[in-house]
Amino acid sequence: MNKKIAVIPGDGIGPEVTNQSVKVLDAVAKRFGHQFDYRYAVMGAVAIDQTGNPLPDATVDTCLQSDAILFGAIGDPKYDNNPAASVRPEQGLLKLRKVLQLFANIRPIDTYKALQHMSPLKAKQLENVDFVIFRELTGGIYFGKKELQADGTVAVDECTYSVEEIERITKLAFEYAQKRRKKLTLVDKANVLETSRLWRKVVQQLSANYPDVSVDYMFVDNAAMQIILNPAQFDVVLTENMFGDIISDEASVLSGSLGLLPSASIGNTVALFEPIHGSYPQAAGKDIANPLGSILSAAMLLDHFGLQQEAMAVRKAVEWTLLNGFVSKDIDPVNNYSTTAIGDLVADHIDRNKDSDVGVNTSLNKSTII
Ligand SMILES: NC(=O)C1=CN([C@@H]2O[C@H](COP(=O)(O)OP(=O)(O)OC[C@H]3O[C@@H](n4cnc5c(N)ncnc54)[C@H](O)[C@@H]3O)[C@@H](O)[C@H]2O)C=CC1
Ligand SMILES: CC(C)CC(=O)C(=O)O
Ligand SMILES: [Mg+2]
Repeated sequence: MNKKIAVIPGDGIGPEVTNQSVKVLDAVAKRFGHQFDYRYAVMGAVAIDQTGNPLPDATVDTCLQSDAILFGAIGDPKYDNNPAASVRPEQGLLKLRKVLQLFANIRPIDTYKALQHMSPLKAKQLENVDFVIFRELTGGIYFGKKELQADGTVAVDECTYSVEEIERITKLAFEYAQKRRKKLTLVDKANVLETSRLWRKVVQQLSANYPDVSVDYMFVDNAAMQIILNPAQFDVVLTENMFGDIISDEASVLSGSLGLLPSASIGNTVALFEPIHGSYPQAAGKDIANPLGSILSAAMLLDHFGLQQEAMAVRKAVEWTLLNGFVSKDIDPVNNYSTTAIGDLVADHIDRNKDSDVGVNTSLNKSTII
C-alpha cells in the first residue's frame, strides 16, 4: 500500500515523540511491504516563529493532499505566560480542526496489567476498564465568540452548539457503541446549560434508531467522580468539546500516564492522529517524554488505512515494552529508558516479527476500527 502522511511535529516534545512514531511506521512499512511518504509541515509556536502564522496555508494544503495526518503537539510557555499575545500556537490547532472539519475526537482509554501499580485505583477497580471517549472537536466554547471588554474588566467566551453539530458525532458514537458493549453515556451539564439540554434532546431522539444500545445521561461533575470510582461502567462516552478535553486527561490516570493515550480526529476530510497530551515544555529536548501515546496514535492511523494486522503489530510491540519494563520516566522515575530508546525498541520488535511473544492484555489486542 502507498500512502501519503502529513507529519506535523509541532512544539515542545511534539517532534521527539513524533520521530518515534515515524520510526515505528517505517518498521511497519518494511515488514509488511508498504510505502509511506511523509510530508512535513509546521504548526503552532514553531510556525509563528517561522512565518508569523500558527497555521500557514502550506500546512493546510499539505494535509489536504495527504491520506492521513500524524500530529505531535503545540504550545509554548512564551505564549501561555503572556495572556495579551494576540497570535497563539493553539489557534493553529483549533483552526486546523475547524478547516478540516475534524468534528469527532476518539480517545480510547485502555489499562495495562504491567502498569496497574501506577494507578491510584485498586487492581479490582481497574478490572474491565475499557472505554472510548467521543469528544466533539469543532464546536462549543473553544470556538465561540471571545471578547475582552475594552477596560479589561470583563471577558466573555460563548458556547454554541447546533443540532447538526451534535447529530453527526452522536451518530458515530452510536455506531461505535453497536460494535462494542452497546452502551452510550452522554456526559453533559443539562441541569444548567442550554447547550447540554440540546445535546440530551438530540441524543434522546437519535437513540430510537439504535434500539440495541442502552443510553444513560450523566452530569459532568458526577462523571469526573465516576471515572475514578467505577470506570468499568463506561463503554462509549459521548461529550462536548471542553468536557471531553478535561475528562480524557483525567481518565489517563487509569492507564498510568497522560503520555500513553492516543487519539484519532475524524470528520469530513483527511483524518488526524495525535496523542492527547500537550507539548510538555518542561521535558522538551531532554529525550524523556513517553512516546507511546504518539506511537499508539500511529496504530490508530494504520487502523484507519484498513491495516488492522499492522496496527496490531504496533500495539503488541508497545505491550511488549511495557511488560519488559522498557518504560519512560513518567512510568518509572528510577529505572527508565529514553524517548528514543523506547521508539527503537518498539520499531525493532516490529521489525523482528516478534508478535507471538505477547498477547496478555486483552483490551490491547483489538483494533480501534475508525
Ligand atoms: N493537542 C495539543 O497540542 C495540546 C497542547 N497543549 C499545550 O501544551 C502546553 C503544555 O500544557 P500542559 O497543560 O502542561 O499539558 P501537557 O499535556 O503538555 O502536560 C501535562 C503533564 O502531563 C505529563 N505528560 C504529558 N505528556 C507526557 C509525555 N508524553 N510523557 C510523559 N509525561 C507527559 C507531564 O507530567 C506534564 O507536566 C500548553 O502550551 C498547552 O496549551 C495542551 C494539551 C493538548
Ligand atoms: C488547544 C487545546 C484545546 C488542546 C487540547 O487540550 C486537546 O486537544 O486535548
Ligand atoms: Mg487536552
